[in-house]
Amino acid sequence: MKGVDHLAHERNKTEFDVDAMKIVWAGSRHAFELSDRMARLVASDPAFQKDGRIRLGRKELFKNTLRKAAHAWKRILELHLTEEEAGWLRNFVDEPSFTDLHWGMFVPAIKGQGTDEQQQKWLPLAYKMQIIGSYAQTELGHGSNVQGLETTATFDPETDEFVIHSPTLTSSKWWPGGLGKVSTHAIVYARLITNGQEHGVHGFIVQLRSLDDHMPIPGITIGDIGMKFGNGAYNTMDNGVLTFDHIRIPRNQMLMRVLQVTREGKCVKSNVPRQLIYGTMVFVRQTIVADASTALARAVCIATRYSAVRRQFGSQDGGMETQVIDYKTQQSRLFPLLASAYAFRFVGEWLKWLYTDVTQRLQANDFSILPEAHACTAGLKSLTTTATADAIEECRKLCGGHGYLCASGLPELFAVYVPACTYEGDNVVLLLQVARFLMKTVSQLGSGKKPVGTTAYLGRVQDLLQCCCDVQTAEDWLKPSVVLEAFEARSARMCVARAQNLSKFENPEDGFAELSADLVEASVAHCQLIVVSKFIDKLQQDIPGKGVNRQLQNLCYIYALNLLHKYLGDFLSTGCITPKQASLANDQLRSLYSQIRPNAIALVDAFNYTDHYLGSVLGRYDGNVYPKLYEEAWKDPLNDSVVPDGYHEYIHPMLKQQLRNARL
Ligand SMILES: CCCCCCCC/C=C\CCCCCCCCCCCCCCCC(=O)SCCNC(=O)CCNC(=O)[C@H](O)C(C)(C)COP(=O)(O)OP(=O)(O)OC[C@H]1O[C@@H](n2cnc3c(N)ncnc32)[C@H](O)[C@@H]1OP(=O)(O)O
Ligand SMILES: Cc1cc2nc3c(=O)[nH]c(=O)nc-3n(C[C@H](O)[C@H](O)[C@H](O)COP(=O)(O)OP(=O)(O)OC[C@H]3O[C@@H](n4cnc5c(N)ncnc54)[C@H](O)[C@@H]3O)c2cc1C
Repeated sequence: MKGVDHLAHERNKTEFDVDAMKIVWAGSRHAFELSDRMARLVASDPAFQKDGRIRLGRKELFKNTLRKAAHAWKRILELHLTEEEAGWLRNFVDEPSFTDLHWGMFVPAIKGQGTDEQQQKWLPLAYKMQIIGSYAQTELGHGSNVQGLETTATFDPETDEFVIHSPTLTSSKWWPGGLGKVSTHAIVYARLITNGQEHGVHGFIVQLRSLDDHMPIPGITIGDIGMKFGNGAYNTMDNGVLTFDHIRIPRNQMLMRVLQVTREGKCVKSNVPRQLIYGTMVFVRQTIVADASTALARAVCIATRYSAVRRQFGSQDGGMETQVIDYKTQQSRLFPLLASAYAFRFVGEWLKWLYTDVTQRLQANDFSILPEAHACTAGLKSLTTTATADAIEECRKLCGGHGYLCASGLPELFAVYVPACTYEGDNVVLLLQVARFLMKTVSQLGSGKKPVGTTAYLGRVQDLLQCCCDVQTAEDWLKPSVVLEAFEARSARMCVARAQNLSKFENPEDGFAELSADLVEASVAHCQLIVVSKFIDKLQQDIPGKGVNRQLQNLCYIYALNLLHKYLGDFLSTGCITPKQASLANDQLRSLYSQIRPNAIALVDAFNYTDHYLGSVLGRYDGNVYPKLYEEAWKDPLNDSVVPDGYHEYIHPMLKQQLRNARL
């Protein structure tokens, strides 16, 4: 049987309506139609082809990205694409570029932190791309610790200007995307100083380059920070270095929604909390969660299709060998990743809803939900990006040797994805923020403050500390209430245990530092509970399509029971389940793998990824892996000549030398 026939055969086994699942995956029929249209538009446009990208040198690669960005912008204008359509287009073009920072951070920072007047002045320029912006927060010496930034913005009342300055080497801005070679402007984060007093870190709109000849403004030193991990990958982005030598900007270029500086240099606080300065990060963390499911689904799609094409062992009589997807070990590694892709999709959808809700409340001056929004975006960003980066690498291994070839698409996907664990907040630093939120919530339980939202379960902590799971058969693990209670009890017990340990310290900050590794574990448990509970919520919705809900149920339980198996120590040590019940969960997990098996190919087809977007010979829709892999090898520049460059200088003399030695 050929690879092509394998996948056709697999698709015949499907037990559910794939088209209906495509709509569930996309979020709505509208989203499906729109994303499908944009995927095809990009795939059919030769200007967006990405073959051979990994072989380009840095300069060529970067120029190629500039060309694609300019072409994308032209198409956006020609076709009058909406912001939503442009977002999908950017996704399928699949090339990190300065436009991400312009649209993803520069524009949102002005929207979130600028006054109405500032928005009126700057947004039209940014929307038309008459200026291109970057987000310059991180410095050579400080990234996670935003309050530790060193760049200064000193108000000069004589001229009504701020003087932006980099006082030390470590205060050089370092990392901002789009800054190195493209941006004309940036939101620069700096310590505000007026009348000799410091007022914390704030954002300032600073012009960096001339709009006429692109030369840096005098007093500004600017460039790219150098090659990053992997070929192609994130090297399409010009992450930059920037220093200021007493650069002057008008007073009205400080983003003043949170704090105003008057003509006299007086600081006047608005009713908006200081944390809104961090609002752009909350927005981007939310988009990163949605992107995690996209990247994970891509790796899983490649590994699943290839696992159905690939055969090893098991042929007794010269017949066909076993498809590797039929090995239980392959299933136990692959199917939880498939389930995670769906789980992250749904939690991403929910987080988008939460973010929209928070934005509306903020506009109505209701800031009560801000800590919850911060904890959810920080925690879920950390959980989903860590899991996705690990999963891409696991998918590479699931594809054996061929997974290591760039033609599999997995090395580049890993290289481009893995910095998501660091940017927009290091994942451990973000989990520590969640831990603070959880410990605060637990400490307030005694005062009668009822936890709400994702921590509402902590309001039932007494019950959860005592509850005993009543699973008696493997099938009992297929009840949403049973699974939910096990995850709630585990998380509640871990939080309470950490809070009790913290209370033994005289100084809570010393305790927090000492117990930080344990606290991070409690944060992970809490975030996993959120993902499980949002998946269960999704199952309660009326989902049309033959067999679709059944598949989602199977995936949901695979996601939850695999976590239970992986983190068994937590579940057993907090006493919410017994070893016997854990063993039953594992039995159920194996049964679920068997149920998912005939549907696996259709479940990845439901992602609706084009071959262009997947960029993988192993993940081709038609399964025609071997002929294409063979063809691809011959495209390598090393194969341009039969005898390689360097033969006459190095190989030939060596061979002759050996010959002489042999004669001696
Ligand atoms: C070629 C193709 C072209 C195609 C072109 C197409 C055109 C396209 C058109 C349209 C498309 C649209 C595209 C959109 C694209 C979007 C994609 C975006 C991708 C972006 C890629 C990302 C790049 C990465 C960018 C960055 O990394 S920016 C830098 C990020 N930095 C960090 O994250 C730093 C991490 N540190 C912190 O966040 C904080 O300092 C801290 C660690 C959280 C807190 O530190 P600290 O303890 O010092 O806290 P304090 O400052 O003292 O504050 C304490 C209290 O504040 C609370 N807190 C903290 N943070 C927040 C917050 N964010 N929100 C609310 N509250 C917060 C904290 O809990 C404390 O509260 P308390 O009650 O305990 O006091
Ligand atoms: C590809 C990429 C693109 C980026 N784009 C931008 C951009 O556009 N704009 C921008 O401003 N920045 C950008 N950044 C910077 C990014 O936001 C920071 O790198 C990130 O916030 C992490 O900070 P750091 O590098 O200072 O790490 P560090 O904080 O130095 O982390 C180093 C180690 O210390 C640990 N650590 C740090 N603090 C603590 C703590 N309190 N407790 C326990 N452990 C701790 C971390 O877990 C980590 O293991 C980008 C970074 C990358 C990699």
